[in-house]
Amino acid sequence: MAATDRAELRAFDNYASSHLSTKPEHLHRSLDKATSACRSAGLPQWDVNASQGKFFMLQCRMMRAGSVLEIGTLAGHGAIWYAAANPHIRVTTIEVNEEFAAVARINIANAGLCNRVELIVSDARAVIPKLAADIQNGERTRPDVVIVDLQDTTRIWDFVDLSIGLCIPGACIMAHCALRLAKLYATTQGEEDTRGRGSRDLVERKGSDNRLDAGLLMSVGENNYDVMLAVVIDGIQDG
Ligand SMILES: C[S@@+](CC[C@H](N)C(=O)[O-])C[C@H]1O[C@@H](n2cnc3c(N)ncnc32)[C@H](O)[C@@H]1O
Repeated sequence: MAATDRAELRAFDNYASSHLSTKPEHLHRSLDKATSACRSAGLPQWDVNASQGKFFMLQCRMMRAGSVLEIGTLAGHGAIWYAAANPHIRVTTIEVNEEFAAVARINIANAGLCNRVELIVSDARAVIPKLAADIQNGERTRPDVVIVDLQDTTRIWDFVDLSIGLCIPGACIMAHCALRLAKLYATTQGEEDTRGRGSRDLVERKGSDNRLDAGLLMSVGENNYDVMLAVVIDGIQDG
């Protein structure tokens, strides 16, 4: 995408969020502070922007979610957004990188959310089976919403697949940034190969999985081309 196109899209995102994502003020103060901390610490700029964060928050609210699982915390922007969906919602967020998690922990504390946002620092592939055991033991509730937000889409299906076992029927799994459509996004042949393969794997394995129903939403904005796959775990019997 040309730099001028990107600047125009950023201006559009800023215009929209300056009208649509302004309240409550304390939420936006916390998010702005989180962004400053993220930039000062030199973290990669993979954080969700205001339009995406607001969309996820509204999704949690529409689902009347009591419990949200996020895979890929970075600096905690998403977790802060989901926690704003309602005052009782609980968020579990998993981050593999200790340096990123240290920034997220401070951002979550600054937002006053330590009692509702649990940050687990480890590889999600190791954590999810432990969450499943906690659920079995009655120590944890099943998530109604899962957000898979990983910068590397190579094995994205594995995370969606693992999450399905945790969820309530009718839960929604959103695989955000999951599908960098190879030809649109790839900058190198190697990247096209691995990302493209991961993306196709997700779409095709979902497509042949009778437990799920899914839709694909493409967007373009501040974060370049983005794609989101919303997967609903089928809780409705046919007929
Ligand atoms: C796109 S960023 C997440 C952005 C974040 N959700 C937000 O709201 O701003 C992806 C994050 O996933 C983390 N990650 C990558 N692989 C992971 C894994 N196997 N388990 C847990 N976290 C992982 C990365 O370290 C990175 O911080």
